[in-house]
Amino acid sequence: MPTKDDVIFPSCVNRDEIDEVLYTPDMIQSRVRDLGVEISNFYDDDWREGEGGGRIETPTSTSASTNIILPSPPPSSSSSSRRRLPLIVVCTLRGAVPFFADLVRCLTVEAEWEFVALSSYGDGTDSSGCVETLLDIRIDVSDRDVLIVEDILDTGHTLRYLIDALRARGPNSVRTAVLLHKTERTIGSLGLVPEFVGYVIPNAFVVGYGLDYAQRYRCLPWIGVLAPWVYNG
Ligand SMILES: O=P(O)(O)OC[C@H]1O[C@H](OP(=O)(O)OP(=O)(O)O)[C@H](O)[C@@H]1O
Ligand code: HPA
Repeated sequence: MPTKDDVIFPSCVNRDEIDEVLYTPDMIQSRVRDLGVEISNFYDDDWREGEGGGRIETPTSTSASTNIILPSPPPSSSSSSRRRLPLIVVCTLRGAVPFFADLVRCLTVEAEWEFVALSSYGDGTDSSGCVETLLDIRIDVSDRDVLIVEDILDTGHTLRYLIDALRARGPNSVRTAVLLHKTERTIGSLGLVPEFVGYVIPNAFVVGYGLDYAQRYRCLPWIGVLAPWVYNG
């Protein structure tokens, strides 16, 4: 477990505002790189399987009557072709920006970037439960593979709302990569099981690497637990 001495405090943040450091910049970069590999391998395999079953990849075919090898017809299965369109990677503004920026540079599958802005926390430390779309994606996701990139899965209200909103538009798949999962706080009845998770964290309000309290602390390159006196006054 890192200590406060393992990270640099910028002049805008006092050491006593942070109770403990959870992840240093090096730890985060290494975990994000691993996630990039895991996600890329997953989609590589998924798309390869999708192309199987003779839909696209049969190089030659045999005429039953003449036994002559004929060239296979050009791929015409629209569903197979569609599966090969780039992955749509959706960044949830604003907190996920650093994670998204680092993760997309570790992906080896072709990907398009989209951005949504959702808000439910305002300037507090608890979800209002009422999620608002402040900015929507611009692309048609029907029949496409979509990967949502979130900084944190806490109660789950935000992710449930976004997954449902995207699914309603007829994508081929919607999956989720979250850097942090506060499992103890996630509401079970929302039925959320993120496919890719960076770290499972305890029930504490965390800041840094994009995560804020009242818009502060996003710029920290590490992640730490905010001292409760900061938000309790
Ligand atoms: O699981 P939940 O309890 O819904 O919390 C998770 C959401 O809360 C934060 O967003 P916030 O509304 O604070 O907006 P921000 O990303 O602009 O900081 C965070 O970035 C997640 O999107
Ligand atoms: O622990 C948190 N920190 C910052 N933003 C958040 N949004 C949900 N949970 C958190």
